[in-house]
Amino acid sequence: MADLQQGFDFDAPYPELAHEQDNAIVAQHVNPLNNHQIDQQINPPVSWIKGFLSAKQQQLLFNEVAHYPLEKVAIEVYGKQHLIPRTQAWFGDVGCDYHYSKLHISALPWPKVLSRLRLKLLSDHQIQSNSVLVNRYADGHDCMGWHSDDEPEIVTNSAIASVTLGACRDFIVRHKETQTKVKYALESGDLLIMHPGMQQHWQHALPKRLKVTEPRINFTFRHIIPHYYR
Ligand SMILES: O=C(O)CCC(=O)C(=O)O
Ligand SMILES: [Fe+2]
Repeated sequence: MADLQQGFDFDAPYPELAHEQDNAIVAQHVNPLNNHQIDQQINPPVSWIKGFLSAKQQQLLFNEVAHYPLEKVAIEVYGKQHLIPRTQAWFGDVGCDYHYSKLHISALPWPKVLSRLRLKLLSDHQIQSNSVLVNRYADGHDCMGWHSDDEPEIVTNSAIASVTLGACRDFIVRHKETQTKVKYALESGDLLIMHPGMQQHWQHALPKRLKVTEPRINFTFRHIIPHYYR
């Protein structure tokens, strides 16, 4: 397991190349240091680190996910109950429970590989987190609608780090006022850091992609205020 401590080639260039497609700007590479300092109306405050996890690290995580108690929960939308189009699990420190559409989900203790990934985010990218939402999209029919992760229990000005495993899917972000859209084709092993300002000014979604037949798993590491709803 010393594997997660290994160095990665963060010196590889991340040129900013963007072109129009499907009404969304396609972000090909994002400079992890500078992008979020540029005009935040045009450039979402994110860093995209491709190949954050090695093939071996992805495999370790993938094997562990097979044992997670992933569930399809029901949420209320306009007074009606709907099953979410994916399965999910929530892990975190004691008191770091999850509140979502009238649901209270207690944090499960950190599994071994997931806790190592949390440490790697801290050591490599100074991402502080005490909880993580795991979403599994069985295939391209599973999805997540437009939202911002702006719950009041999230620590002000904290970053949210998103790690992807499995199938490549488009992750789309949209500016709340200008409606500018940017598309990131996230691949297995990629890390996308959503910096402060992102949830305030932008929404994000994972649209259906009916041609995708393989599962995708996503981990969003969050820093929340413990015992917020006590
Ligand atoms: O699966 C993804 O990439 C997005 C997940 C997400 O937005 C969330 O968990 O809040
Ligand atoms: Fe989100």
